[in-house]
Amino acid sequence: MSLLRVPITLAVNQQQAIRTLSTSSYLSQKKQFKSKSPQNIVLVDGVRTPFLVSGTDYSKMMPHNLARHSLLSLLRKTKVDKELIDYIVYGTVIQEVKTSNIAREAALSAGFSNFTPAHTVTMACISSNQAITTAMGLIATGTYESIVCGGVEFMSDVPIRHSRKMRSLMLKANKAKTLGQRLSLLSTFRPSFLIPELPAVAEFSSGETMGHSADRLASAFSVSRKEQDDYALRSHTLAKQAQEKGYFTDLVPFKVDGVEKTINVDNGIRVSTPEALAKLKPAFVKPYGTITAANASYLTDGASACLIMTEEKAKALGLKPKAYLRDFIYVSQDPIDQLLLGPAYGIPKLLSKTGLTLKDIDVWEIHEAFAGQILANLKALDSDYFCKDYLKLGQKYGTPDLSKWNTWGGSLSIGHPFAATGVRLCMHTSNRLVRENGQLGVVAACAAGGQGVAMLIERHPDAHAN
Ligand SMILES: CC(=O)SCCNC(=O)CCNC(=O)[C@H](O)C(C)(C)COP(=O)(O)OP(=O)(O)OC[C@H]1O[C@@H](n2cnc3c(N)ncnc32)[C@H](O)[C@@H]1OP(=O)(O)O
Repeated sequence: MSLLRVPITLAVNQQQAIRTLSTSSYLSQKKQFKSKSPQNIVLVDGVRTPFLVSGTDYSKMMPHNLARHSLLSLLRKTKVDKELIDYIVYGTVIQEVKTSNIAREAALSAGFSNFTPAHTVTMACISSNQAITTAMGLIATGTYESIVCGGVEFMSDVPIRHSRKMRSLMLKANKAKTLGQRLSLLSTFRPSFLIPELPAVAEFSSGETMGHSADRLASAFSVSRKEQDDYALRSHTLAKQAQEKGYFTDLVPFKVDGVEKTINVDNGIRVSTPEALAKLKPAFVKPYGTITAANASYLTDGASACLIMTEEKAKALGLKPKAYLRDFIYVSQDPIDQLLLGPAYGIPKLLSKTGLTLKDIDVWEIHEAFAGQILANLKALDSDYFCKDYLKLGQKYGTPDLSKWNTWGGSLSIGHPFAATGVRLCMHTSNRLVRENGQLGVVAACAAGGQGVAMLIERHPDAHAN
C-alpha cells in the first residue's frame, strides 16, 4: 500500500504550509460537531519531565520524585496556587510498592495541601488518558472545578519479587513461634527458591510480551520490515526537527541530584540510516520477526502533569487555556488476537459519536508503541475486510492524512514512559493545533489488555504554543 511508504519530506513540507495559514482562516472555517458535555472543560496547560531512556540519568531516583517535578513545574508554569487544586489523579503502570498511591505521595512531597485528595489509576499505556478522563467526569458531575492529572513511569527500578516458594517460606517463617518451627521450615528450603520473578512487559492472560504480540500483528497485516524501519526513521527525524525548533514546550528542564548538568532534552531521539536500521536483529520473535530495538518504543523513565478546569473557573482566574477537552471513548478487544489495535477501533467510534470525519481533523497524535503496530492500525482502517468484519462498517473507513500525523515524532522517538504518555499526547495535540493553525485534534492509543482510547481536543481561542 503506497500510503504506508511514509513520505517524510511531504510531511514536513505540508506542516510548513499549514503553519503559514492565517489565524483568520482558522476562525472562518470552524467545524461543527456534536458534544454531550454539559459544560466546557479546558486543558489549561501541561508539562513533563524530559523523557529518558531507562537506566540513564534518573536511575537513582524514585518515581514519586519524578512525579513531584512535574507537579511543581505545572504550578510554576500555570502560576496557579496549589490551594486552588481540588483533586489530583495520577496514572502509573509498574507500581513502586512503597508508594502504591503515587498520586498522594507525589502530591505530599510537592507540598500540596493535606486536604487535597489524590488517587492513582492504572490502565496500562493509557493510564494518564484515564487520569484525564476520570477528572473530566469529576468536573462534569460538578464535584470539582479544578483537577491536576498526570502519570509517571519509572523503568530504571522495577519491583523484582522472590519466587512464590520463597515468599511462602518467608511468610511462614515470620509467623513461626519456636526455634523448632523455624528449623523445620529451613529444612524445606531449596536453592531454586532463590530464582527471582522478574516483571515482564507482557500480557498476563497470554504471557506474551508486547513486542511478540506486535510482531504477530505486523505479520497479520503484512507490514514489512522495511515499512517499519521507514516509519521509525520518520518518527526520529520529525522528533529531532521538533526538538531543534524548540517545539517541545511541555518539557521542563530538571536538575537531578548527583547529575552534573540540568537535564533539558529527551535523550532517546536517534536519527539513524536505513542501512543501520536494516542490520538490526529481531528483538522478540527470533530469527524471523520484524520488530527490532529501533522500530520499537524503548523502556523510558518520565512523568507528566496537566491542569484541567471548567472554562468558567479558568476565566475567573485569568488563565489562558490551551484547549477544550471535548469527548473521548474507550474500546477493548480480545487481548490475544487484537492487543494493539486501539486506534483502529477508537478513531471511527469517536468520530461517529461527534459527527466528524477524518477530513475534519487537523492534528493526529497517535501513540507509537511499535512501528509495526502503527502501520497495522493504518492498514486495518484501510481494509474492507477488517472494517466490515471487525468494525461492522459497510466498507473500509480510510486512513488519516499522514501529513497531519505525529509531525513532531511520537513514542518511538520521544520515548514512552507508559503512564506519562497520555498527557504528552494531549499537550502535543494542543500545541500543534496552535502552530499548525488547526481547530480539532485526535489523540488515540493502544494499551495492554487489548484496550484503547480516542480523545477529541479543540483548540481554545486563547491558546498559545508555549
Ligand atoms: C501499548 C504499548 O505501548 S505496548 C509497548 C510497550 N513497550 C515495550 O514493550 C517496550 C519494547 N522495547 C523493549 O523492550 C526494548 O527497548 C527492546 C527489547 C526492544 C530493546 O532493548 P535493548 O536490546 O536493551 O535495546 P538497545 O538499546 O540495547 O538496542 C539494541 C541494539 O539496537 C541498536 N539501536 C537501538 N535503537 C537504534 C536506532 N534508532 N538506530 C540504530 N540502532 C539502534 C542499539 O545501538 C543496539 O545495538 P548494539 O547491540 O550493537 O549495541
